[in-house]
Amino acid sequence: MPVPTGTPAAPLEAHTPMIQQWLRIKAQHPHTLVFYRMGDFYELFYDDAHKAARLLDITLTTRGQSAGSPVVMAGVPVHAVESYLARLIRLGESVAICEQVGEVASAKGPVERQVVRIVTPGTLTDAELLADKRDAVLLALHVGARRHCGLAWCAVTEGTVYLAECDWPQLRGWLQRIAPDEVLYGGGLAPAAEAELRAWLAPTGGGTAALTVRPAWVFDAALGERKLCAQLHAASLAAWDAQSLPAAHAAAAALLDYAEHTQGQQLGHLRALRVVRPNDTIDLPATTRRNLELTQTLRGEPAPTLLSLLDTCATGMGSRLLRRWLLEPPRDRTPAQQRLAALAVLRAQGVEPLRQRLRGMSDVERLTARIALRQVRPRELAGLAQTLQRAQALAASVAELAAGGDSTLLQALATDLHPPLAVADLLQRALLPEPAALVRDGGVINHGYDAELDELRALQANADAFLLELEARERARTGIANLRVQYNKVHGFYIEVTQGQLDKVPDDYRRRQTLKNAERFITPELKAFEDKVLSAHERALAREKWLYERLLDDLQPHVGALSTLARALATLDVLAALAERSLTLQWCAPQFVPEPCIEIRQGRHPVVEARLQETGAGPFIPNDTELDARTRMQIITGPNMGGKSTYMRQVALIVLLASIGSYVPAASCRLGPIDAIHTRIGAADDLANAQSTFMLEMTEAAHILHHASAHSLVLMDEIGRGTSTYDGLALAAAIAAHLHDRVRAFTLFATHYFELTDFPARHPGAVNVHVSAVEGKGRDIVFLHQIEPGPASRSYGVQVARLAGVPAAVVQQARHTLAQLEAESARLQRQFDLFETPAPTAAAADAAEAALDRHPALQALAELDPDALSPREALDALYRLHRMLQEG
Ligand SMILES: Nc1ncnc2c1ncn2[C@@H]1O[C@H](COP(=O)(O)OP(=O)(O)OP(=O)(O)O)[C@@H](O)[C@H]1O
Repeated sequence: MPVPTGTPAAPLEAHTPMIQQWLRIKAQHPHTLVFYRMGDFYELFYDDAHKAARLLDITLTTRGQSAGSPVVMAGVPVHAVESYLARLIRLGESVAICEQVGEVASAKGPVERQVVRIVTPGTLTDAELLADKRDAVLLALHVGARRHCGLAWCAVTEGTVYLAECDWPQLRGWLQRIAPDEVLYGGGLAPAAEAELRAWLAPTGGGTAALTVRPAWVFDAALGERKLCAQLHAASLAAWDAQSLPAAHAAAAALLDYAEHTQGQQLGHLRALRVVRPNDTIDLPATTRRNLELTQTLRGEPAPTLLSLLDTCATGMGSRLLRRWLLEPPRDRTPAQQRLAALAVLRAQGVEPLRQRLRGMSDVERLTARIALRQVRPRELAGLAQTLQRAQALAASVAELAAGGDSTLLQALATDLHPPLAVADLLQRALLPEPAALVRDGGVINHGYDAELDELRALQANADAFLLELEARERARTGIANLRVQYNKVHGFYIEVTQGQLDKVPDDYRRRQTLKNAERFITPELKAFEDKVLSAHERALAREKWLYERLLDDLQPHVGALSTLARALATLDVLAALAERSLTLQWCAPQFVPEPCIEIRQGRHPVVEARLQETGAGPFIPNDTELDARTRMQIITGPNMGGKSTYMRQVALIVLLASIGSYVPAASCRLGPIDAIHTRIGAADDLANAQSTFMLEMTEAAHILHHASAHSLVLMDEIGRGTSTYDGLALAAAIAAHLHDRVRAFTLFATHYFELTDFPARHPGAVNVHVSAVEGKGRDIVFLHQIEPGPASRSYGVQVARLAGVPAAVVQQARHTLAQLEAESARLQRQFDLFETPAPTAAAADAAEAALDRHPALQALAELDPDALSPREALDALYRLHRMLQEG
């Protein structure tokens, strides 16, 4: 029988009490799957059940009836809930976790239940659901008057709220850079804008961002400003230069409201604010991030990339910070200079002991967030306790390092690294060294922390000892030598006194039972003991839970100090990793200069070099680069596989590495101001957007021509390849000219159009360089991978084809055709001028033509055949022409 869909259309009262409760909860979370706790399962009902069954491949069943129809349900076991949640979140779903909060015994009808937390793609905090090296990012978007946009975003596990404002056309770039996991927007967004937003978000980073609509009224600028001030414990946002960003404030209101809504409480740990202004960071458009394989390979894998090569961080928080540094290099050189100074000290004084200390430390950043959200587990806190202890030792050694070197950054870190000792002490006292995984199982709180818990535990463990001790005490007190403390199931605990001794029984003994030759008594102390021991287990568990909650309360005031420590640890971890990399990979410190230049000696592509080393495929050939105010463009030619792309990328990677304050793979590097790295590389079809290769190529080129400046680095690889030869050549020439004359960006322009090697002759800011190759024995090509001045002499395409295993007959045929084509082209050469500036108007062109018609000197000049003249005849011709001109 098919399982019915939908919820039975019946009044609420017609349903069973439990389904009524569920319906009430569901009404508050219409777009969220409700996981409704029933014993050891989370159950989903009706349409939620259908959806979950489909997405999770779990069994759909019906059980009993409500409102005259079968109740459709599907369930997941509580112990395996994390893996089901992970799958749903990956699919962009949100889940409301609904727990039993009432007492089972005392409740009439179903036990009271409440949604305690909503798990959404952008608000993940569970260690099990998050990748170590990346945070889930939640972004709120406010679209205001004239489509001015306010953005507010955060990782709930990080502690910083970011704000930005932009106009609608720039929004796409922002979304690509931020790569949010979930985007909140107001219900009032126009359908066209909403469609555009969906299209933009579809292909971000590793997956698709979930889109969540929030009521328009939560995007309230005044409320947002108030909420931000409250988070930051500040009276105004002026200190963050964030006071006059109403659109971003409106977004922040929605962001914080949603974060609180999903976590079921305030987010005390969000205490830092950063306004991101486009001019603060070096622009790395999404294409650049992709083409340079910064955090993902072109195939979308995490390695080998620049990040995977750099990331030898000891902690997850270090890895995440390194990723942020890499993707947000500041234009202002001060932070990079401070980091470089710190690296110099670390390199000189030995970085390994420091890294040893960092290894195995907890992810204090995430733990701090989980403490603030009251989600932290006992074992995580035990790990934190150990980490805090180790941080203290670390702080001492960093202080020592800082004292011995000249680095303000290390000095600041040495101060910030001091762990809140009160927390370390509290955790050590409060928690068992190896606590149970979950509080509800007990075995979490330390001995000696709470007298009541100790007693309850002692009661369980040492009931016999207590009874013996009581017996001895009572014997001494009463003088009754044969007094016995005993227990039976019917009467519980009692003190038994034989008939002959009854006169010695004290007043506080109450008779419990009379036997033939003895009386049994109870005392207030024994009664209390009995009450305690009989329920000791349950009460110990309840006490532990209560104590754990109090422990979380006691930790809240330290959240700020823990965040500071987390930031310091993460920074130190990144610096230590960069120092280690610079030593291991033999990199050098870049030098920043105010004048425009990119001057690299013996530069290498770090990732290609590492791969060559791994595979034993020979050494990497270093290359120099020299660009300055006068020489701003290199036209790069040479055979396929010769190393053009590698060379261009290596320049961009070295510029980026220097800008984040890392050492660089070169012998030396001088670098002037840089505002962006633009790249147009490769011909990967953007199938997702149904754009043709050529359309994509031109879209990217257009973006660069509009956005690059004289301080940008532009890589253009084989532009024009996607269309016919003449089209492509004409476009490549025009684009190169625009970059050279107007934009004046530092440009590396690799091309397979040999015609472009004439470009520098007419454009003083451009030079020809080529990657060298020679034809070895047996006509095989040998790539030297060396960048040399001047244009390439030939392209070696046929030789590369041969190397690639193209059949000999085909290669032979190609050689033959090539020879013919080359002869033909030599004949035709110089018949047109590729770089001629177009005639300003048709009228002017006509006038020029008319002048040609009119003047006899021009007529005579046109009729000359220079190839047919001897030098003497040529000189004569020149005099003749000159005379004709003078004679008019
Ligand atoms: N400087 C170098 N030293 C050693 N090997 C190199 C160097 N540069 C490039 N290579 C090797 O040559 C291969 C091809 O390089 P690259 O892709 O840069 O060539 P290309 O000229 O851009 O070719 P195509 O035009 O076909 O894209 C690289 O994968 C690398 O293994």
